[in-house]
Amino acid sequence: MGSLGLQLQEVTERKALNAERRKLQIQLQELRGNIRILLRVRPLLPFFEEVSNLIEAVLEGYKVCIFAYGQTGSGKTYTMEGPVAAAGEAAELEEERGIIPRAVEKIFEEATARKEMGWEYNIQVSHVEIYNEAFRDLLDNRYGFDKQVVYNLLRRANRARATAATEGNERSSRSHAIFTMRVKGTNSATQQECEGVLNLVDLAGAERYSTAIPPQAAASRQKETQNINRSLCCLGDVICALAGRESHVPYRNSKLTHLLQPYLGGNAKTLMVVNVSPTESSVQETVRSARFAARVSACDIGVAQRTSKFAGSC
Ligand SMILES: Nc1ncnc2c1ncn2[C@@H]1O[C@H](COP(=O)(O)OP(=O)(O)OP(=O)(O)O)[C@@H](O)[C@H]1O
Repeated sequence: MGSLGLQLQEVTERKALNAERRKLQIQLQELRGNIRILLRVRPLLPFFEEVSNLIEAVLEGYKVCIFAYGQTGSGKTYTMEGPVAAAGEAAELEEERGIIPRAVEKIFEEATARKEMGWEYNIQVSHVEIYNEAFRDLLDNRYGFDKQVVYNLLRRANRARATAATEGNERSSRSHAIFTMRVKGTNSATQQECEGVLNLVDLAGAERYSTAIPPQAAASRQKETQNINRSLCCLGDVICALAGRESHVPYRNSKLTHLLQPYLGGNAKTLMVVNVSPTESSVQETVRSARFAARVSACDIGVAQRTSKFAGSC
């Protein structure tokens, strides 16, 4: 047989093999039936465990500050709050809840558990945003709080927050939002008192100026963007000054750093969650965020002290 004949035979055999494979695949599918189930187990995420330990520290009288940092659309609000639930979706989204609702739950759980040891806690909540360098209260009351009330207040605060569509996020937060829980504990049996504070900060996302904004909105959006970028820059300057152990730390250069002064300069436990976007076009911003994170992690701000009236564990 010539080489042409051999090639023809190979092609015929390959075709027959493919036809046989396809026939077996069809038989296998028929054996499996028309409804098939794929079980997908997500990897175990230790994320909230880290946060959980910090939240316990609040009840022991420590100041704790957790930031979400990253470019616009990278998932900061998702990290802090979780997905926005449509009506009837709450149960399905339970697993996806963000740090704020989980933290609220954890604080109330721990406070209840510590009752056995004689502890009573008074919990105060505030939620403010810094929009264009001005404070705005996202809650308009200060009632005595239980968990349900806090959840409702959070929902209301989220709706009140300044948002706009950006190139990276159709519902972009245009402000820094700071959710604070002040937890004051008294133990009548041991005469101990302690006061812890938890700050959960959803920073506005750094963004480059966009030409895609309609002209009527351009001026106000540019002002927002300038204020966001400037205040994030001030946060960077404060971190730099702390890292370099400089004698002057420029806390007063922005409302954000001024407000967070007690939580940045030592005496507090701080966690920064750096969010990055999965898109290739975001690489530059991702590198910038990673550099910022490296600068923050290089800061040695000393050992946090708890606020407690008497020595001994709260
Ligand atoms: N882990 C995630 N899983 C699924 N969707 C996510 C996740 N993180 C973010 N998203 C989605 O990506 C979009 C942008 O997220 P998000 O609003 O949290 O970004 P952001 O960093 O807060 O942005 P901005 O600074 O503009 O406010 C949203 O639609 C959000 O639901």
